[in-house]
Amino acid sequence: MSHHEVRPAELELRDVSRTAGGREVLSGVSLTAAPGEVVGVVGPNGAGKSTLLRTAYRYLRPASGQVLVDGTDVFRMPRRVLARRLAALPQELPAEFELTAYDVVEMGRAPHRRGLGGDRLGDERIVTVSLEMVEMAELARRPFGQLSGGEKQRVLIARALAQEPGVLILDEPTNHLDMRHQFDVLALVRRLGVTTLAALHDLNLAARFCDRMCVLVAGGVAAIGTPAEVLTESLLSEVYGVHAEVGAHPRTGIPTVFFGN
Ligand SMILES: Nc1ncnc2c1ncn2[C@@H]1O[C@H](COP(=O)(O)OP(=O)(O)OP(=O)(O)O)[C@@H](O)[C@H]1O
Repeated sequence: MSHHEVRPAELELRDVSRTAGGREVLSGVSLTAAPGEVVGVVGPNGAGKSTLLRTAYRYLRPASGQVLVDGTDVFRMPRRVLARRLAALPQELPAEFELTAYDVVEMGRAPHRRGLGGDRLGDERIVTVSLEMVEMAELARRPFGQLSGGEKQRVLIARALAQEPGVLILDEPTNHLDMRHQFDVLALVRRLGVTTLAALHDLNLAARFCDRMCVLVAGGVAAIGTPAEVLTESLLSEVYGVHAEVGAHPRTGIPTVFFGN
């Protein structure tokens, strides 16, 4: 289906804690994503979702605990070796004003390049296919800085895909995306079969695309399980302080939140 080589890895966060500004923002979070599993991280603003993801892609070092990819501590892996197994979509859009969309996606091939030359044609094909996957091939030559928020987001997703990772860490991947692209990007991630940890705010999208959802509250795991296990009216009321009904989607039967406030 895709031209991407996918060898999904196991991602394990083991008792991860992290302090910021003199406060514990993650306290003993443990979470394992099996190879090929899509795990959504949800929870209120400030719960620690981005902090958790940043430790998972080795941008932040946990105060204690470990992040393991296929059983190896990411802090013991050379950066380049990790970049061949794990790719991330950070929350902030970088300002790459000089580079074209194509150039940005090509950066994803850097960890795979060996010495001079390398497999240029193979790299070009993967970059092109990655752009096609997010429907950005037509805008490949446009300067990244001139793209709309949603177009930039899709280019950065393509860059992560071009890395051919075993694990994808996505911090609010549907940010800036319209309804159809939100759906398409998550459907693409599902189809690829890459182990995925994604912070999502939209509970209905999370329920539709995640195997399991992890609910973070004040830096700790409040609940973890399948969408049906996690999305209950009492949890929504406790965690978000909203009154909402949970029903089943009329066609798919997937749990769906109806806000009632
Ligand atoms: N460098 C820092 N210094 C002080 N506090 C910080 C720092 N970084 C993060 N925090 C705090 O840690 C908590 C968790 O932040 P984080 O960005 O991980 O939350 P989040 O769940 O991703 O939130 P959102 O849904 O709003 O994106 C917040 O209360 C935030 O203010």
